[in-house]
Amino acid sequence: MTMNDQKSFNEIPTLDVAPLIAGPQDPAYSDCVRTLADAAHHVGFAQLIGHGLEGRQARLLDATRRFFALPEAEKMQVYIGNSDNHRGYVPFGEEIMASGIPDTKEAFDLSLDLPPEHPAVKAGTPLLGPNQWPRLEGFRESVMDYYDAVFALGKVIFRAFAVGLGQDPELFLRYVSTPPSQLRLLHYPNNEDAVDRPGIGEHTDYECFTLLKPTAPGLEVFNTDGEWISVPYDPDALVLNIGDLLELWTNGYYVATSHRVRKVRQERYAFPLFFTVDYHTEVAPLEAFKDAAGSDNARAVVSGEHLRAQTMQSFRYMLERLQRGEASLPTDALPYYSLGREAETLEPQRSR
Ligand SMILES: O=C(O)CCC(=O)C(=O)O
Ligand SMILES: [Fe+2]
Repeated sequence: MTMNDQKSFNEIPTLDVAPLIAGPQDPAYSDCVRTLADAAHHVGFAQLIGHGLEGRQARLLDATRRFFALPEAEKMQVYIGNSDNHRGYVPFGEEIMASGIPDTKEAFDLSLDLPPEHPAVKAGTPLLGPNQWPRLEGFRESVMDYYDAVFALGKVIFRAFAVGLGQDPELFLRYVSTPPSQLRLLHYPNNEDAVDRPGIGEHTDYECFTLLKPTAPGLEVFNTDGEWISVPYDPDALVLNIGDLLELWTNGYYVATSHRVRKVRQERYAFPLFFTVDYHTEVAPLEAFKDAAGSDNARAVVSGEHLRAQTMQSFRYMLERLQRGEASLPTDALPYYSLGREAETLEPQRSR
């Protein structure tokens, strides 16, 4: 399998995923898988239409607007630093960029809502456990309804990714039982003075892939010619991109493309679901994608440890726990920010 035959790209392909949702018996399934796999290989990004999530997205946006409009003190009641499993409100300035320039955003982070008595939580698996919920009528229902639906779509996409690699369709889904796949509700407020400040600096996503619903333009992608190109805003599209783990798993065949959010004047919301696999999953290049030299096993990571290590180095409350000796970094973690196409060409700039 050759890794270096990526074409240069100047636009992001659009793909109707209805045949993927319908399943392999759909006459268009195979073509759709091919288009998806080509996009993952050459671009690392695609715009997905035909996903059917529009109604849930509208309810999610309404709930999100109401949450961020709450007084700061109320939002801080569900502060992420209160959580043992990284859930809750992320105020401005909480996320620290390697470059030192703060992102202009606040967030609410959640994932699978597992009760303390769930076996994986009882076993102490990091990043798993309950969400924190604000007292806000209908918020939890609208948010979890979207989470469940976008998670289900993620499974459909993950299966298609395996088929597109010529692998067993269930290859990746075998590792999707209670993954710490995070949904973020991001709010970039209206800011007329936002000149020369990033909304989010350049980065790759840490997980397998991301399904993102933005509410306005701003997202830019780093192409093979080293230029930043805009992802045109399509209100009907979910933006898909490959993350670090799927790049590692395919030894770079699917590429984790660097992206950023342009400085924002206009108020903007964005809802990324970072789809990943169960915490203890070992990720290393698949047999069919290994380098001839055979040095790949050295690059194996435990998926959850990679995610946790990257997160721990970018959230203020986590760094404080590290400093106080209440937490420690995973021992086999890769250095902060070492995967993804841009890592070879650009200086690291930020946390996510
Ligand atoms: O706000 C966006 O559109 C993208 C956000 C993003 O790239 C991220 O949170 O990883
Ligand atoms: Fe991202």
